[in-house]
Amino acid sequence: MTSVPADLALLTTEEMGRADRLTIDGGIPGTTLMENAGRAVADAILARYPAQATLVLCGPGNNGGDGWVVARRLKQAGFDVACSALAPVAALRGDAAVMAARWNGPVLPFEPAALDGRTLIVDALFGAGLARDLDSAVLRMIEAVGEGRRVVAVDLPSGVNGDDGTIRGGAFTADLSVTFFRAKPGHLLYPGRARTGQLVVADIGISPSVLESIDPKAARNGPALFARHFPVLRQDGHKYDRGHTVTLSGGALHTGAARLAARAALRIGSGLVSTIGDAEAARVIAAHQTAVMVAEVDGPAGLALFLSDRRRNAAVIGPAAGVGDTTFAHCRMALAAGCACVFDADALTSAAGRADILWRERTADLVLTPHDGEFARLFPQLSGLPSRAARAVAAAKESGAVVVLKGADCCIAAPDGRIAINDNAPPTLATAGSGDVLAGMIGGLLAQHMPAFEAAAAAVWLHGAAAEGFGRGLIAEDLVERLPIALQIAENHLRGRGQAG
Ligand SMILES: NC(=O)C1=CN([C@@H]2O[C@H](COP(=O)(O)OP(=O)(O)OC[C@H]3O[C@@H](n4cnc5c(N)ncnc54)[C@H](O)[C@@H]3O)[C@@H](O)[C@H]2O)[C@@H](O)CC1
Ligand SMILES: Nc1ncnc2c1ncn2[C@@H]1O[C@H](COP(=O)(O)OP(=O)(O)O)[C@@H](O)[C@H]1O
Ligand SMILES: [K+]
Repeated sequence: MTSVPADLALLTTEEMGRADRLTIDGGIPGTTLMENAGRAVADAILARYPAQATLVLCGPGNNGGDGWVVARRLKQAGFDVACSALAPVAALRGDAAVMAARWNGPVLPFEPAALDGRTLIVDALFGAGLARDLDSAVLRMIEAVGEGRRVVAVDLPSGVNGDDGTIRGGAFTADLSVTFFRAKPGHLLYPGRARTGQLVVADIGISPSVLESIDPKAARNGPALFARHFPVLRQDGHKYDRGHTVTLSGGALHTGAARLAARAALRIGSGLVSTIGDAEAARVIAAHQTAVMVAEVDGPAGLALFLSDRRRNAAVIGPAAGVGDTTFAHCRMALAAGCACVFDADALTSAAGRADILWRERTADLVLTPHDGEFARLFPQLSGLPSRAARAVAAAKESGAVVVLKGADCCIAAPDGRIAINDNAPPTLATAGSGDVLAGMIGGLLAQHMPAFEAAAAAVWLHGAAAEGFGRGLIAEDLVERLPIALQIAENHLRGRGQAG
């Protein structure tokens, strides 16, 4: 068993190097892997684009080695192909030298003039071995390629750091990237994701069994990541089996966020849901809610009393709660009550500068759902880390909580180092209240006893699935009403893979 499902694993460049070495040590020659890699790229091109004048840019390492194979295969398929090598061909070593020697077409100087008349560019300059910023010769080539030509990247667009999606000085913008065995975090994390284009993951003969010893910690988020832990509906079950989620409202003029979270918790399957607030807020909430229960709860002491009923086993605190000592005290009371907690929005801002108190007082599962601004306030000392993924993992380790760093490439990190990177969320999710819905969904899954990392991953994926296909005009309320569709999509997804139930 690996820490993350083998199918969804994402490999760092170092882990991918280990996968290659284990395979070669197991008896498959490096040249076979390289042939398979180059053929996979050529096949992906042949499946998509008509024959056209093509330039393959070959780098000094094995990424370049793949490039020579792509050139040969495309030429065999009838393309007019030339190569352009960054390093002298005579200086190539190992498998790359073998493949360069098998190329019997033109090799042009590495200059923008090589692009003349060529409409398809294969970028085989650097992949997993990118070790420093691109130099000026490569940057000039990227600029000369411009936007009028189609770029296909071998493994990664050169310049994208495979480990974290950062850009080293500059990078190609590919229409298509063909990577091997498993994708890398840099394919899914921005800005690398925007440079990757369509991503194809090709089988080149590396056995998934190598993952056992590599034990990757990163995964692409998807139903297979959380299916095993998703709440099962028992035929003879009743609502009390499915937990009771409590969402805490702001004042009378700020009840909407907690109401959205509550309805999302109910839709995701929490057996009971209550929205609570002070006397004035409770009356506003009562005018809106039907299936969601309402209770008047005054201040931190009232919250402590309300949560002392252990059947109320999950709390969502923060959406439109107001920033300050009262919200911070509400967080502490919820932790003290021992229920699973989601701290979102104002709860996170209220904890800035004193969050260590919460980390010390955490007794049960805790999920934090900051966007970048809230994250910077809560974890200022981590802002220097190079990527959102690295920041999320460091914050989870520091807090002992599961951290959902929201955004287009939402990162879900666990204190044990696991991280899921989400890629199904459309930009229509950037709308007021969509974060409140997400917090409620996580709360509703925690109430149903789902472990925190899987609950957060499931909620993020279902949130994306609920928005997908709706198009413009999506508002947070729509997300809640589309949750049954999203749940159905997840179920179909698993059934298609033979993993239902
Ligand atoms: N046997 C294997 O290990 C396999 C590797 N494969 C390919 O091999 C690639 C990795 O190969 P390598 O580890 O040789 O690494 P790369 O070919 O990605 O790059 C390493 C080379 O580029 C140079 N370099 C790095 N950054 C540079 C920069 N900014 N400017 C100028 N030069 C720079 C290094 O000095 C080294 O010569 C993968 O991305 C994949 O395309 C595939 O062929 C599958 C099998
Ligand atoms: N460009 C985007 N693409 C996909 N998802 C996004 C994008 N921008 C934001 N999101 C998602 O939308 C939600 C917004 O949450 P948040 O910032 O808390 O908004 P609010 O406070 O208005 O509810 C998060 O789940 C986030 O991951
Ligand atoms: K490349």
